[in-house]
This record gives sequence, C-alpha cells and structure tokens, in this order.
Amino acid sequence: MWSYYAYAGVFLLLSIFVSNAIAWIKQFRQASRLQAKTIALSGRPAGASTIPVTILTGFLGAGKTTLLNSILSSPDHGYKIMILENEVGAVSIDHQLIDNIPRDGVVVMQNGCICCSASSRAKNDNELERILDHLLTVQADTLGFDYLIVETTGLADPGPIVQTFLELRASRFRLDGVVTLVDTPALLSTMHKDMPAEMMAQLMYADVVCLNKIDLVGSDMDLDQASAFVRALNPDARLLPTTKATLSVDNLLDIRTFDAARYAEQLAKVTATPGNGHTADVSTVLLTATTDLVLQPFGLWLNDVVAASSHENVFRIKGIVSIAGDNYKWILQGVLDTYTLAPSGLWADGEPRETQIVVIGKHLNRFELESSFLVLVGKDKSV
Ligand SMILES: Nc1nc2c(ncn2[C@@H]2O[C@H](COP(=O)(O)OP(=O)(O)OP(=O)(O)O)[C@@H](O)[C@H]2O)c(=O)[nH]1
Repeated sequence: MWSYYAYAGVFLLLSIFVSNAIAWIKQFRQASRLQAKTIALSGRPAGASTIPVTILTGFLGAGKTTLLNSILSSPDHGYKIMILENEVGAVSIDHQLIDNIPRDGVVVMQNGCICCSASSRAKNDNELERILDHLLTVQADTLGFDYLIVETTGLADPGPIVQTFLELRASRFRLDGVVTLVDTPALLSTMHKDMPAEMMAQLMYADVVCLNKIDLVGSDMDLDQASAFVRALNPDARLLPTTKATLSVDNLLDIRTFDAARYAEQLAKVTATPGNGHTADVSTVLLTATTDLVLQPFGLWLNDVVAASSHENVFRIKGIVSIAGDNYKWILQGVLDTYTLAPSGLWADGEPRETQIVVIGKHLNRFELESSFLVLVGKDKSV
C-alpha cells in the first residue's frame, strides 16, 4: 500500500516538475523573443535612423511648389529635407522654382509619371523604388538628409506611391502622411461635375487637406461647401484652410498621421469610384526659345492662348522666360484663365538664357501653339 502511495507521490511530483518545466521553457522562450525584439528596436531607435516621408500631392496649380517654398523658408523646421520631384511632361520647370535649397537636395524624376511607375511593381520596373534605394545607399550618407518630401505631379494618383512605401522591406523610410493641396475655387467649380479622377483620389488618400487660395473664395459659405465636400470623401482628414500655403511646418511634417488600415479602406473606395485613372486626353506642349522674347508681343500671345483656352481646356501654363534687355528671369505662372508673369532671380553668369514654357491641357492644339510661338520668336520661315 505504502509503495502505491510512494509511486503516486513521485508521479505527482514528476508531473508538477514537468508542467512547471514546460511553463519555464515557454516563459524563457517568450522572454528571449521579447529580448530579441527589444534589441532589434533599440538597435534602430526611431528618429535617429528612420527617415519620415511626406507625400505632397494636389491637382495642377493647386499650390504644391508654393507650399514647398513655404516649408523650406520656414526658419526653424530643423530638418535636412530631400525633395523628390515628379513633373508632367518631359521638362522639369518646378525644381527651378523651388527656392532656398541646395540643388543637390532635389531629385527630379522626369522619365515618367511617378504613380504609373510605382504601380508597375509586377513588371519589376518600379522607378520610384529604385530611386529610393539610390537615395539611401548613396545620398543619405553624403548629403545627410533626414526628411524626404515626395512631390507628385498634379495628375498623379497617390495610391501606388503609398503602396510602394508600404511594401518596402527593411526600409529606413517611414511614411508620415499624405498632404493634399487644393485649389479651393477650382474645387468649388468642379465638385458637382467633371471632377478629375486624380483630384478625387488625391482627396481620398489625404491625411491633411490644405484648402488653399482662400483669398479667391467668395464667402465663408463657399468655404463651408468645399469643406463639406472633402469631409464626405474623407471624414478623417485634417482640413487646413490657407492662402499661399502659409502653414506651420508642425501641421505638415512629422505628424505621424499615416494609418495603413485607413489607407486600405480608402483604396477600396477609390477603386470603386468610376473613372479612376488618368484624365483622358491630357497632353503637354513644351515651347522653347534661345532668343530673347519681347515683353509686349509675348503678353499679347499669352492673352490669345488663355482666351482660346475655354474651348481648348488649358489647365496649366508655367515657365521661365528670357525677356530682351532684362537681366532677370521672368516666371510665368498660369492656372486655368489666370496667369502672372513676373521677374524673379537674375540669370547667372554663363547660364544659357533659354525660355521654357510648358502648357498642359485637354485636347490641346499642338500645331497652333507651336506655330504661333515660332512666329513670336521670329523663327517662322513662312512669314
Ligand atoms: N491667389 C493665390 N494664388 C496662389 C495661392 N497659392 C498659390 N498660388 C499661385 O498658384 C500658382 C500655382 O502654384 P504652384 O505652387 O506652382 O502650384 P503646383 O501645385 O506646384 O502646380 P503644378 O506645377 O501644376 O503641379 C502660382 O502662380 C502661385 O503663386 C493662393 O493661396 N492664392
């Protein structure tokens, strides 16, 4: 009898020991996993080596470059910012319009639309990913930048760009947020009809929507209508009304608003929105001249182009113009039927004085634009 109890006791002790041992092993494993995690995190502390990324988007002429200039001229933002620029068309004008930054702080992505490139992952042809790799391996160390702003074209769908950042493995980049610039008067005139699909996607993916050009908005009621429209598309975005994109950097950079789950929800909505994709029939005409232009006839030519734009649908004109007898570069900025031409910085010594004008629109009459420009610069052989 005694031996029966002894065996049962030993068995009980053994099973307590075994179950304790299993629990200890489990605890030990868990502890080492936790430790490994802690080591991995402390080996790469947030802030020191992760580079926050802001995607800056918005339709043609909404004010993206204006906002960039405002950020870069803000005295105490404290970041060394790298800018990745992408432009509609074969020529880059925007990077010449960005002030206050060393030239090697801007990378211009010219050979193709950033969002189309980013959506071509399956073809192993993601130009954006290649540039990001290059920035990290070559330029992060030599230039020491600690913030990246990706400025999309006005015709970009930001979705594939966001997706690229989400799918980067073991990257030092951290998507901070999507900031969308809005030309508020243009939004008011298109929101109930013909809103370009890209503008819609830019609003839907935004973490922050800057309702810009408030100086051109008629009344508070109009602003309320624009805000309500954006809210209906994107209830969680932060709305910031502004003029000339003069916003505090604290509202734009390192705001940690990007949320992958929310992005997935918005992606489903964008995909379900009819007409998703690039606005059809948008083209770009580049006009260049190496002879100086005479101010008055140039102004008359511009008036004609803008006057004809109602049926040709010119969205955007921008450029750098060399005016005869003047040492300043003249900057041409036109959005829909409003344009300005104003002197900016001086031409540098030895810099070729080349005029470059980009016209972006729907159903553009390329032949008429090019031939009237040739007449203006005195190159037309037929006159
Ligand atoms: N009246 C007014 N004009 C503005 C405002 N913000 C920007 N602009 C003007 O709008 C024009 C277009 O501004 P940009 O900053 O170049 O716009 P963008 O979004 O970079 O344009 P894209 O190069 O077409 O993508 C410029 O002439 C700006 O000076 C504003 O708040 N009010």
